Amino acid sequence: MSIQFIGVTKEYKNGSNIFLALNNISFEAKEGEIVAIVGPSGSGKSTLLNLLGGLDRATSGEIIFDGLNLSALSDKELTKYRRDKVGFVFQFYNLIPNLTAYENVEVAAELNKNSLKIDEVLEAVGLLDKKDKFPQELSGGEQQRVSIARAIVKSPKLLLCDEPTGALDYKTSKEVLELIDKINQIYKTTIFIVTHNTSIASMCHRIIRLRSGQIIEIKENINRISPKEVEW
Ligand SMILES: Nc1ncnc2c1ncn2[C@@H]1O[C@H](COP(=O)(O)OP(=O)(O)OP(=O)(O)O)[C@@H](O)[C@H]1O
Repeated sequence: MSIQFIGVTKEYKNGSNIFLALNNISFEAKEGEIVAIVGPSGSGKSTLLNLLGGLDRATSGEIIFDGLNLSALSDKELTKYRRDKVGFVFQFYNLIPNLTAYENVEVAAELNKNSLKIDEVLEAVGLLDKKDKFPQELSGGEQQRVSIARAIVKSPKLLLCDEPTGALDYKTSKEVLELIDKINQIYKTTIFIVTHNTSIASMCHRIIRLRSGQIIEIKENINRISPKEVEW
């Protein structure tokens, strides 16, 4: 399995103005990789992630994931792809406030018949002892762990993280990065991380650098370091 973007363009129309958020980008990533998407604000990072996650559609070009051509899927098929194959983690956790940690993960598990056991996933993210706490009773790092548990409980092939440490302090960020690395190792999940922070890219297998909607560098990171060593 691999992920391929072939000549992908995403336009946003605003009246008669057309804005090219992604301009004819092509790349390939392999199954089981952690891929960093880096670049300045407005360079198209989230747009790329949203297209890969089936949250939005490319204007032209093809996105191939696990043998599926996302551009050719019907809306119904694209929804099924998103539900079965993709987990999302965002900067601001997006947990349901009146549900416990366990229940937040359970909601996601119920949507998929191949879900992992909720306790197993909470154990993997180190939160089994806090499973009955509500989001407001948890720290930012713990809330992000719940959101990671919620994303992986359906055993997705692809985990998409948009600025996963953006709201966290240095120490907690490192813990979350270690967790992302552990998930990659245990579940062999392919992971994309969008980040402003170029240091985070140093723990990734592949780095894609965007500027103004174009890829200016793709690098296989042969000197990849462990998240414990990431410094910024
Ligand atoms: N729905 C939309 N309508 C119009 N323009 C959009 C829309 N979504 C994004 N854009 C524009 O597309 C460009 C790329 O946005 P995108 O969110 O992908 O950038 P980014 O690299 O993720 O930025 P940031 O790091 O600030 O989150 C930006 O200039 C943005 O204003």
